[in-house]
Amino acid sequence: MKVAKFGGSSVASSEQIKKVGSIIADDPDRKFVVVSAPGKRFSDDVKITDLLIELDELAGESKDYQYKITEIMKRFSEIVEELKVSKTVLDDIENTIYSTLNSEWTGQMKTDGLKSIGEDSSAKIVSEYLKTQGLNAQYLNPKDAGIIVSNEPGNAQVLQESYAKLYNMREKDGVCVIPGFFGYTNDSQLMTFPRGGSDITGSIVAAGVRADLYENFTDVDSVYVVDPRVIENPEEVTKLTYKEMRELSYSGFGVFHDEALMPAFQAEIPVCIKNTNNPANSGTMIVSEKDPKTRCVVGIAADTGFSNLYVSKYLMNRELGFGRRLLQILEEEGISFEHAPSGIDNMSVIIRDNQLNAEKELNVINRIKSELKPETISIDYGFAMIMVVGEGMMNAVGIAEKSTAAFAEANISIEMINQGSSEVSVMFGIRKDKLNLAIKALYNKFFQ
Ligand SMILES: Nc1ncnc2c1ncn2[C@@H]1O[C@H](COP(=O)(O)OP(=O)(O)O)[C@@H](O)[C@H]1O
Ligand SMILES: N[C@@H](CC(=O)OP(=O)(O)O)C(=O)O
Repeated sequence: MKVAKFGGSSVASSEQIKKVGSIIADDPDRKFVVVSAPGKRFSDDVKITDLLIELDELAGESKDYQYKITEIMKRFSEIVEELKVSKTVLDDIENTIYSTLNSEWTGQMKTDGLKSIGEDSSAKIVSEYLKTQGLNAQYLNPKDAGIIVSNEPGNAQVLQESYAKLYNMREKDGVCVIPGFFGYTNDSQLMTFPRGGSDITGSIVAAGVRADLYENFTDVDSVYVVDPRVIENPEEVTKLTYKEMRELSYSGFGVFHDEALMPAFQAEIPVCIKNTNNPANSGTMIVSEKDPKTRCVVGIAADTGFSNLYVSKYLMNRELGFGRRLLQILEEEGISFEHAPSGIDNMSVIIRDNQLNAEKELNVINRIKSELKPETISIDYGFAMIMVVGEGMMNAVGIAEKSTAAFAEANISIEMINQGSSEVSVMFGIRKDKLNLAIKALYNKFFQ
């Protein structure tokens, strides 16, 4: 039994959904199908999820939103008409939009309700389409499937009790099409996962039904060693471990959500990344154990949008609790951090820009000044982080040396290195304008 998840690019148009239909019909083991909302059909296109977020914003500001509903319904109408499925699906989608807008839900609950409509509608359309192709298919709502989540709007996490409920879904007849991206709390409140979270649903379903394989269908032939938008035709990765993939996903590989690894990992379900446009290609397998035949370094991931909070104070090393108090100030201001490399008399805290705003920044600086009395304090923007990832790399000689040589040869100054105790990655902090140059330099060093 397999779980097949189809991302936004795989359900973006009727043409793509027909490919999804063939892939499902080709293998009777594909019993559970998880779908995203229609994504981009071309680079400047807008994802349905983003249109729904815009609708929520307009409604929240009491602005005219009718044109946004028209835009959303136009996308769905095109798909439904071209697939020749019953138009009752369209009425259902429109009614769901209006009933959510007019519901008693407020704030983030309403936002989540609207955001979920993309995936929900997609699942209804795909299940209807599969029926027209002679398959015994049914739409399965996440509540009926048993996906129970924490009460964290836009950031939900699955609750353990979901898995036993999902196991019972094995008994269902035919192909079950489940919308990705959302679940329900124990008191029936709809909550979405973080953005890109349909991958998480797929993994939860795979773990719950004890699938033999979780197939994640997207628009590339495999996971590549670097982002293919930065390096043309990079090397494909045929196999990597859950740990490696989590590290790469968290650090910038947009192809698979980092939070989607844990459910599959815990239930020991192998994951395969495959291409809807080229399903015959074997794709990338994600497994528990490192294959000794694979390279030590499996990938280079990178991301921008980081700031460096730098604090220095002479004899910081002798001031008991300095680091803890600094991090506690951040915690109390609701700011999470990524890395915290330190020296004898200084400490840097790397923070994602989306964690900061002018007010929080001012509070943090004032509090650190008054509570920790540093000599220097600054927040420096415009950082990028690059991760060189590979399980077992800490036992291999020369990885850091090879990386730093690549930076030196490309004349890029390294602002920060963090190896930590992780056995899977080494992180380099550089100025963001040098990012693509740095990725190319590392790619050439490790993979050319
Ligand atoms: N290292 C990588 N390997 C493969 N794809 C990557 C990598 N880094 C970023 N990507 C991007 O991830 C995209 C697929 O993810 P996403 O857009 O979320 O797909 P989906 O619509 O299937 O959910 C690819 O088109 C590719 O541009
Ligand atoms: N549609 C949601 C969830 C998702 O997983 O989408 P995609 O498969 O297009 O990454 C989003 O855009 O966040």
